Amino acid sequence: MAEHVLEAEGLSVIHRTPAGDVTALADASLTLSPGEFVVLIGPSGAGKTTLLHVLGGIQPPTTGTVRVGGVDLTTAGESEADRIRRDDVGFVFQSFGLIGALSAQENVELPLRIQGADAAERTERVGMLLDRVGLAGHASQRPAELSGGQQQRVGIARSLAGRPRILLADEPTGQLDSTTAAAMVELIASIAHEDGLAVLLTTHDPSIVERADRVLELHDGVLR
Ligand SMILES: Nc1ncnc2c1ncn2[C@@H]1O[C@H](COP(=O)(O)OP(=O)(O)OP(=O)(O)O)[C@@H](O)[C@H]1O
Repeated sequence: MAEHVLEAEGLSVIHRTPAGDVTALADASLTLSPGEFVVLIGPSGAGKTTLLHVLGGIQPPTTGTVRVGGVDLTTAGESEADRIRRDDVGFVFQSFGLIGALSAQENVELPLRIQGADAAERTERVGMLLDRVGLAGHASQRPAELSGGQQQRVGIARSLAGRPRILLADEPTGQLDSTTAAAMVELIASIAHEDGLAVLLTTHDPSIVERADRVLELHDGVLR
């Protein structure tokens, strides 16, 4: 196995707007290794969400390359890029990104269905994850019937369901009280260390920054 599960080199994102160019990301390079829990900090507008979207293949960079498991996402064919997004990358979106018509259980199950996992495996994995995010008793509720913090925890469970190699989590505890936030970070960090999952997580919470194996800082699109 490659030493790094993710390698990004020279990433920039420039938005051309009527008011002029906006540089969201400027020549950012980083690597993630299996089992690492890395925290990304920086002020609002620094480019954190942009960086996560580019690393996950959701947004193309203006320049630069992203390699996941040695495959360059920026030049891979559609089907190879789809496979990487489906199998290798888990995402926790700031806006949760849950499907409103599906129950909590069905939302968490979705990545496993897309991967073609059998029913017994889906039931076991979804049950374990809902239990570990403290929502075993809410499995049949739809997002609109859950609090913001509960929806966020469904999003965390879903991001881990498909056993990704990389987890990209955009302020995954922003809606949670400090005790629940700490428990969710423990869950993510323990899965990272047990399963060799590489985690890159953005936060404004100093107690989460303390838990990191490594801290990266973004300022005005520049990574340090
Ligand atoms: N489509 C766009 N057009 C123009 N500018 C954009 C666009 N998307 C993002 N930006 C700009 O890019 C910069 C980086 O935004 P980004 O959302 O990545 O920041 P962030 O660090 O995640 O902020 P926050 O902590 O508030 O979520 C900001 O200055 C933002 O205004």
